[in-house]
Amino acid sequence: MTSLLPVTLLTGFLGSGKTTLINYLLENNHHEKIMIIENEFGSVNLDSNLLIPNHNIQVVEMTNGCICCTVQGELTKALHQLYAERQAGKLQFDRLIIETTGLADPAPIIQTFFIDELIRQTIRLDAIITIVDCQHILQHLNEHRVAVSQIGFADRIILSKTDCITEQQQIEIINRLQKINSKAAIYQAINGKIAKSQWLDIHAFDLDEELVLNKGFFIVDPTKQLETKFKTIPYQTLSWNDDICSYYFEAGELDLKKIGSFMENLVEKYGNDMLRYKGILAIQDNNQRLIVQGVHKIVGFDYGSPWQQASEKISRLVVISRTLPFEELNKAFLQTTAS
Ligand SMILES: Nc1nc2c(ncn2[C@@H]2O[C@H](COP(=O)(O)OP(=O)(O)OP(=O)(O)O)[C@@H](O)[C@H]2O)c(=O)[nH]1
Repeated sequence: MTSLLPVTLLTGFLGSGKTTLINYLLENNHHEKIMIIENEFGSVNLDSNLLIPNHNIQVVEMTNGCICCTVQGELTKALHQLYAERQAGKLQFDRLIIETTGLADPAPIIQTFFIDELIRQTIRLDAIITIVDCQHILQHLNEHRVAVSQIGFADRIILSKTDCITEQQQIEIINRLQKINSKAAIYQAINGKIAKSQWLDIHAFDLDEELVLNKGFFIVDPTKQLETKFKTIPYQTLSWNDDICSYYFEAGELDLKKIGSFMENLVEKYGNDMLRYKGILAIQDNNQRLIVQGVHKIVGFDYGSPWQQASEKISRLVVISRTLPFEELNKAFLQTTAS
């Protein structure tokens, strides 16, 4: 069997800079063959004409509508076909990037990777990358639910057009983004200029042990040092009119049975509203970290490396979700603490 094909889902509102980012990657990448699925809303796909011709890329266009509306059908079909042609040696490529229409809600697209059996066995969803157009993002967040949703799902956020705004505006934007999603690291790329290692193969869906809480120091300009001037997030972050925000739960050692049923209830009851969540949990009488992560109702659990010292055993869970009854849930979470 061939190795799992890494797939990156690139999202971001209309005109945010997705094609520009891909073009920069293609101009500076001569080692890998990249397959790109372009999805345009409407019957004419302009984007594939805008991509710079390069013999290392092949583009599949999907123009029969927005992939988020016909996802289980068209995207699955396209992925099956690519797999068959790769297996047959008709197509050769090392990775796949799916550029979504700027109006797409990523949820149904992400679910495709976990539902279809052949896709699960042959593809590795690497990460969801969201491009943010700094010139227009505040307006987009105020006016379009899908823009908020795109931020909520992001594993990594890349700010574009920071050359068009002031430093103060940039701080305001980052603070707002962090309130929606405190888990995604934030990078910036002017005209798509960013190293590919900063957005490809970041393994965001692995059950790994990193729980990045974006406390403001993840804005990276490749020409500057890391900066730390943004506000740190409080435990529960409510943003003014964004109904998606980050919730943070913290406790000591937990009882396995109790946390199991807490998670089950949480996902059962609120899974539809929970965009992304990840936790590293300390379980009583168990020296290994318990790692949980999910998208909506698709959850993964696994044991990770051992804790080195008893004092390290702190359980942390971050949930990016539409409004949750945080106080009630936090109380229930704390009640899972081992006695
Ligand atoms: N000043 C500036 N312009 C940028 C930057 N990134 C992208 N642009 C411009 O923004 C416009 C839209 O960029 P695209 O890359 O086409 O955006 P897109 O997300 O692919 O657009 P859609 O596919 O229509 O959703 C183009 O004119 C780009 O040149 C940036 O960092 N700074």
